Amino acid sequence: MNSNEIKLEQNRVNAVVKKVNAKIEDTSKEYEKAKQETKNVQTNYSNNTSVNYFEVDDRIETSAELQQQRGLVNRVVENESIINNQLKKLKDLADSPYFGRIDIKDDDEPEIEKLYIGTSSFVDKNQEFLVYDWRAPISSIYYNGTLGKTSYQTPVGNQQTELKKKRQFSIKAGQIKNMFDTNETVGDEMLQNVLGQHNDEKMQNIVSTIQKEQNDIIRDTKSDLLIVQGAAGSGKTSTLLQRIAFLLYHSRDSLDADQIVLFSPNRLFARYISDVLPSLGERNMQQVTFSEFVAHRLEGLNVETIFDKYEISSSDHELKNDVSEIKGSNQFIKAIENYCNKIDGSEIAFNNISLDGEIYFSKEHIESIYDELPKLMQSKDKFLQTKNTLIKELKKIINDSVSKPWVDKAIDNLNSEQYHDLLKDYKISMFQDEIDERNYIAKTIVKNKLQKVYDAIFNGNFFDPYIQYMNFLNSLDEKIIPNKVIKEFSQNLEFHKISLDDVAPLLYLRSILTGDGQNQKIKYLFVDEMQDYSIAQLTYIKHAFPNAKLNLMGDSEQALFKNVETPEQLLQKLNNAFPTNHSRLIKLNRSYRSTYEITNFAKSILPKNNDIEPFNRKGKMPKILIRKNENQAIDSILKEIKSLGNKNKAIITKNMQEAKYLYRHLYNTINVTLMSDKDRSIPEESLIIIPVYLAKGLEFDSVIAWNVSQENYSYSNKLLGTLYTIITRAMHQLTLVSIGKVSNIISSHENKVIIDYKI
Ligand SMILES: Nc1ncnc2c1ncn2[C@@H]1O[C@H](COP(=O)(O)OP(=O)(O)OP(=O)(O)O)[C@@H](O)[C@H]1O
Repeated sequence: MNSNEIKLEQNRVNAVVKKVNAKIEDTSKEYEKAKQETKNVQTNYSNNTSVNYFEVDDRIETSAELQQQRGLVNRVVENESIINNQLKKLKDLADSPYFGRIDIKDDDEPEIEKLYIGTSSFVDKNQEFLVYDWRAPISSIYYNGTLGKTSYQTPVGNQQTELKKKRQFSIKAGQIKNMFDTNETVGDEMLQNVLGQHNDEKMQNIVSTIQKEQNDIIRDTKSDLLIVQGAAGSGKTSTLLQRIAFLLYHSRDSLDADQIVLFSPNRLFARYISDVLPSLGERNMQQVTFSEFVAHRLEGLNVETIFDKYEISSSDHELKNDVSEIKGSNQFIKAIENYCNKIDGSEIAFNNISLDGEIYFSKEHIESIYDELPKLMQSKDKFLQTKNTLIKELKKIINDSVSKPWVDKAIDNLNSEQYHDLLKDYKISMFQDEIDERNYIAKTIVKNKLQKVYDAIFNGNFFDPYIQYMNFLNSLDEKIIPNKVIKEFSQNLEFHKISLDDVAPLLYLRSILTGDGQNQKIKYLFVDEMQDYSIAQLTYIKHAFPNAKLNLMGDSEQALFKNVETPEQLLQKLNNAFPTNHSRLIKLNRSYRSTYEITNFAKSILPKNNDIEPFNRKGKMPKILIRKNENQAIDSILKEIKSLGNKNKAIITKNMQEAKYLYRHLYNTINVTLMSDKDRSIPEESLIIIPVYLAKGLEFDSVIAWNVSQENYSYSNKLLGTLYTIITRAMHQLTLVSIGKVSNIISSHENKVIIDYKI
């Protein structure tokens, strides 16, 4: 690039930054004003809340006024946060106003137009776009188009144009550090720069280097079901987050961050990705782990977590997964649907509704209400109608009880304070006469007593989903679900426990029958690491958010403690389970996280014919340290760690048991932290020890894989995904330690590693 061209571009950067800085100044003043206004309104609000609360009669007025005040507080706080966000965006722009330029010429325009693309748009006082947001329709040319004729989607259809030039910039603190023209979608040179850097402990946005196939995923607005199968480190999570930012921009008026839910593998991961959307000026979506999601719906039960399950699976030498596989399968889900469609009232596990030993509604009575409803009505509608009828009947019971002697007695025993409390917001003057007043008090007493009965009806406690699920299991062929499995379920329940395998089928059954637990508001549902979910779990999640478009991202080859499927097998299974009109499947084969050497080694341990393409970033060869016993292995790890410096590094183990063992042997000698599923963040500047299931989705500058021996990783196919996941967490350096003979998953690929053999 000639120096004159660089000078011209730098001049433009200077001019834009100047205008951005001027806008920052104006916006800062606006922000100060907004802050002051919030303060004033809040002071006013707190002064007002302290008045009138002792005068019972004034309560109603006070609460209406308070609501109005609260609304005002919310509005000024929101206004302040909008301006604060604008300010943040502007500050980012002042540092680095854009990363790309496209020169385009439309057929009907005589002039070539130069457009600059950045993380958000910037318009000057004359309404001229000095920077276009990366998500604007026209910006897609930057990511998709090669020079020549091209097109882009606009709200009114496809627009043709000609791409004359594509230029990439790296700008920091208002200075162009690097710039070049390219015909590639987004040139590798830029990527080399970004990927060669060290891990920041938090995921970064990738707007300036989004690749073409990633861009297809990000900008998809048509699919109801979008499945992304991508190699380790191919940018699934990054793309997912950019996609959310895109959707929020694209549907600004109709989509809110709270209408998007992401199922993430664990809390560490949730924190790890939490900076990406705010860095693009967007609010984070809701995040939840599957365990949290179901535990919330099964309150009172101790739900087995995925981590409990991994711990058992990783040390279980038989790995008896058969029942687990059945309960997670599409066939099992179909069996539940059939069962629910067929059963009538007499087969539904109704419960009596009782209080203090007295039955208010017997299960026979509830069954008769249910059975009287039209045969063709869906079960969930029958449940709703039954609930409504029971509530009506309860109201009648309340009315009839008002004149019962026990109520008279209760009124007589009230002291004046209790009496006043029962009156609540009512004023004595509101009653016609004393009888009216007494009736009101009597009704309140009865209502209070029967509140628990009302709650039981409202919460659907007249139905026992556990018995129903057990009945369903019993209805299946003993060869599919042996009796001992049902017994185990029942015994677990006695101890208030439920295994993870039963959770999704049970909740699904409960929801089909009763209509409970569906959230209609959510519009987009994202599941990261989809390979760790059974079809039953995914079906239940989809069912729980009936109006959401489903986005599944994962890698069949990173399956933990179970057989690795080929991407085709996994995709086939998903397609069978979720037939939709607008489904789309995209594969990401290019892997960006690790050096060429690490990716090549990781690729070699997978079944042949995998499509993984290592990104050509050179680094050190991975190393295997083969040692005679654990003491020698630990000594070698200590030496290795010293050579790795202070950067972000992790020892990854198969399970928590191994992680604890290592921690006990290291914590006296070096600064090391043992990570558990309770942790929310990774400490900076410390070596961590982490079991593989908590390292899902994370990445480290250097990884040490603990004990990859044949003894520890002998059930090759079932532990292949586990080992592959560990290896692919490393960005720059990978060391494997083996006590004794190396696992045969690795040993036939020893030409891809340096072997350090000390036996
Ligand atoms: N287009 C891109 N430009 C720059 N960096 C990228 C790009 N795509 C991915 N990366 C980087 O590659 C690394 C891996 O990305 P990410 O974690 O999204 O991959 P993944 O497919 O979800 O990985 P895994 O399944 O192994 O957890 C990250 O450091 C990310 O920033």
